[in-house]
Amino acid sequence: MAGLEDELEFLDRVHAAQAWMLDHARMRVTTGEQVAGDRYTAETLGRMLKSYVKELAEEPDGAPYFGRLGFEDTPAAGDHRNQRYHIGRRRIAGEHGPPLVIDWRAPVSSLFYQAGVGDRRGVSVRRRYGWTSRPPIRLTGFEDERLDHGEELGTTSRLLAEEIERPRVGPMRDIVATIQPEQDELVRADLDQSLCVQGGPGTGKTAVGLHRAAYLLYAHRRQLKRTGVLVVGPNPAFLDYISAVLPALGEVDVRQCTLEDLLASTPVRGTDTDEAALVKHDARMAEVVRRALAGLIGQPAEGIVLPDGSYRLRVAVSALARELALVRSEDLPYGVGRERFRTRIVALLQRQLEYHGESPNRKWLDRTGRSRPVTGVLDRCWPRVRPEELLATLLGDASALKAAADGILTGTEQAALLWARPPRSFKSAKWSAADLVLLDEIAGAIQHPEGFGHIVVDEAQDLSPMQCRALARRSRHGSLTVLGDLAQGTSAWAAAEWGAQLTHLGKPDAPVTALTLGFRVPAVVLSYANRLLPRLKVAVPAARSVRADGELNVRAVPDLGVAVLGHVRAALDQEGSIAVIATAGRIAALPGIDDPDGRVTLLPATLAKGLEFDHVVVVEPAEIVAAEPRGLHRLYVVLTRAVSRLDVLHTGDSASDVRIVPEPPLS
Ligand SMILES: Nc1ncnc2c1ncn2[C@@H]1O[C@H](COP(=O)(O)OP(=O)(O)OP(=O)(O)O)[C@@H](O)[C@H]1O
Repeated sequence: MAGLEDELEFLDRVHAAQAWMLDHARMRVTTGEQVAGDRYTAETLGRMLKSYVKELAEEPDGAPYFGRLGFEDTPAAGDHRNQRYHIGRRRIAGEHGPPLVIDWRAPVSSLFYQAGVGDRRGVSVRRRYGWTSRPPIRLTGFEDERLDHGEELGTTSRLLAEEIERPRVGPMRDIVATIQPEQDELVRADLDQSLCVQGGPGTGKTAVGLHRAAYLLYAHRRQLKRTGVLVVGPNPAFLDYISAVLPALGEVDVRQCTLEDLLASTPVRGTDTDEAALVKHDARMAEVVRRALAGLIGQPAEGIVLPDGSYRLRVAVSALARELALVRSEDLPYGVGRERFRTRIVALLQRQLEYHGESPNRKWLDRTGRSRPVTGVLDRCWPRVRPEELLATLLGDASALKAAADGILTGTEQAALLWARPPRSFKSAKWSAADLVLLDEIAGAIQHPEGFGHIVVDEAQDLSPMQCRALARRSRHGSLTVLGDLAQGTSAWAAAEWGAQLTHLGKPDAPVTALTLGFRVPAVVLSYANRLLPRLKVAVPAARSVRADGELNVRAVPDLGVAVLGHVRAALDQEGSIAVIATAGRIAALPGIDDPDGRVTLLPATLAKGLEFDHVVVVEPAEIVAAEPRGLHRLYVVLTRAVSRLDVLHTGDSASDVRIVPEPPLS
């Protein structure tokens, strides 16, 4: 291949630069240990440098760069005139001169993803490199697009196809080498820009969200180091699957968790009836909570008399009532309001002292604020309250609930909320998952929680209005990347459209962008699953696959257990991961599978969201549909997990309505 020699020579220089960077970083660890001042600085610096060294030492396992941009010798190229840049996951700098490899997130790198024949912006050639997929990593070749000659490969790039079609082994990988232009635009949107991505299965929503987090950390490192970045995913298996992407991009300071983990103020020990859960997740509960808190505030019954040295300071009951009304009208969080009321009472007392010619200092103000007469008024008129205490009162006392909920919830809804057997104290209450969301709402209405600079929320179509509000509270001063697919909504409160969901998330103006190019599921499988779309009753554009490979087998079989074993055995002859997906009951009843290499996952349909496997065996689709109210949506999720091959096994008897999965398409 012409030019390969030059490339190999360049690669040698890159390896030398990597070795130098590693030596240099190790040296800094040693000197750091000797010179760092106090112990804290030494430890922090040491930890930072050591993890940097570790990162660098691990680097040779990955391809050091994946692309190259060549600029032409014309003014259109601006500052990059006649330059060439290699682009990689990390910047690689030698001892002297400009860096050999620039970071994929650097501003000029965006042209690698964005430049096209119609808008070249000075780029003459885009080069993509191919590497062996397993260590030792070797350069296998490259592919040029001469944009200046009108060549543009788009999704027909051979290297892109190889990357997309490679078997999935282990956790999800980054896609920096092959980010598509429409994905790149989302990844590089400004930090203050909240956005919503509606994308069919496998269109890269999760990938976009993770790369956006990495990009924002690069572009706004200082700000986000202070405020933090959070990734919220639907379940631990999903988080496990995506957990390696950000560290591989050098970003280890991102919290990745489920919403339950984020809200877990106390363990979940209780359950709800479906009716109670529906009411608890309803947006109207926010108003019930607000009213319940407001109901705690009462009028002062008497004024304050505070002995202070030779004076007796007084606040009349009417003055207290006036101050209380003023603070109430400010509509502050409950806890903040209580403190504001305290400050105003102290200010009245202070004015009296000043009237006597005294000038009270900070200490006096603090002491007075904590004095018994002042805290007495506060505790009677604006009592301190714990979220657990308030919620236990609402769920345990019909009249308290009625006072807060009448006119907001119907009698039946109130009845659904009430505990059958209230605990003796709020301390022994068994909180359900939905209660945790309510406790968070109450806590947030008392005091705003600390937020994040940016939150990426995946599978956002499944969030209830109250769950959305929990995230909205944490991004009041930050931005959101909302990812989801209305067609994959399986929760009882799944969103039917994005407008209302974004309003609950506190970002009603976030633009909604659709991704429709599927990178996971082969065309034959995706068009099969898409037959379900009209029955899912959501207005979403169908995704179209970029993959022409793949296989689909829909089989009526007499014995599911035997058939599953046969199909898994055949799948084990091929490379890649395998999942058998069925209802939890069916999974438990399947015969044991001999799988010495641990390649087979037996997965209840309810846990399949967001995951992907090379070969998927779906067992008895009709059961999956019948198992839950939004079973058809669940089936849509399940049918779209396969990267290469999908087998659908059904018994075809009257109990398993095969019309749910129509005849296989002619392939
Ligand atoms: N530009 C790309 N180049 C290569 N692979 C890509 C690209 N975009 C996405 N992929 C791959 O396609 C697969 C699906 O991506 P991802 O999981 O992000 O999709 P999703 O839209 O979140 O899917 P779902 O809604 O079904 O969970 C992943 O393996 C991902 O790495």
